[in-house]
Amino acid sequence: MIKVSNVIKSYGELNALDSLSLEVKENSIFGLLGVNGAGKTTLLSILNGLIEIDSGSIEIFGLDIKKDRRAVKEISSIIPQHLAFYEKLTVQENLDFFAKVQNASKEAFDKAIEINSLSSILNQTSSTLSGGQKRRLNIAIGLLNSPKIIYFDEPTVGVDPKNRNEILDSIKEYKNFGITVVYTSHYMTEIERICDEVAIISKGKLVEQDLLDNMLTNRVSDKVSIEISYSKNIDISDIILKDNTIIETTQDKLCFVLDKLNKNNISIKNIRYGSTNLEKYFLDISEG
Ligand SMILES: Nc1ncnc2c1ncn2[C@@H]1O[C@H](COP(=O)(O)OP(=O)(O)OP(=O)(O)O)[C@@H](O)[C@H]1O
Repeated sequence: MIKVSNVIKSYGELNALDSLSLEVKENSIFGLLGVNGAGKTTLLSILNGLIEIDSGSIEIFGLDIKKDRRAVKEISSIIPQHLAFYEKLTVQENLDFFAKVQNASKEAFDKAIEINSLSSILNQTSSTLSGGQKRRLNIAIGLLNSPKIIYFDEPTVGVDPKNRNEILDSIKEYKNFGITVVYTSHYMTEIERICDEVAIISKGKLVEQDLLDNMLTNRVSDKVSIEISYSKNIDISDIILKDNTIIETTQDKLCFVLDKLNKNNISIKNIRYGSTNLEKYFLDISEG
């Protein structure tokens, strides 16, 4: 388990992490959500032992981040936002180089190639790879040290939907290899697709941590959205209508709205209670 307790990290006057506490379960896929500047990259860098904390404590699989920084680095890997390999080398040459630096085992080497479907492009010069293939090479390099935990810092930026899906599918597989994943992305649909649990952070503080299923289904919200068939010439002027087909209201006004629709012979296609996806949930939380 990763246990972050009351961590403070300041840059001058700014608390990038402000008494942050959260927990990541072993062998899970954990999503970290937050707007720009919330502190996600700072947290990932700290968890990887790349930067030090000012106060608080962090335990990673029984290791203390302050006392056992070297051991923490050995079991962790971070896949950065930027591409971190040599464009002029082939895929094979890049993998050989980084495998040597990290003293990778043959098993880890073969697994990195297999999981990221690189075997057919091993002899290709890295600069000529597609955006998705470059991302997969970036991820493969991160797997060479056989990490127990992998941190992904927005790994699909600039990747087309097909390749993005392939990358997400491969990340889901990591659980079968006993790897714990911490994943940050601006694309909430990605987090919704692969994560078991999600933490929302804002201004360096934890806003909420819960199982994704709970966030999507057990949300106590009085909001109701009603999808209707579009029709012209109806008097619904005091009902808020979005995109001509969605009425957003609250539960206390539901009877009034349904009555109005009935009187106007407007058919209802769907009614949704509470939050229906992570993006909406996130916005609800952010609005307070
Ligand atoms: N080395 C640094 N020196 C000064 N301020 C920093 C430094 N690194 C981060 N910050 C500040 O700390 C805050 C948190 O930054 P961080 O990069 O962790 O956020 P983030 O959630 O990863 O944002 P993004 O989604 O834009 O990458 C920001 O206000 C940022 O400007």
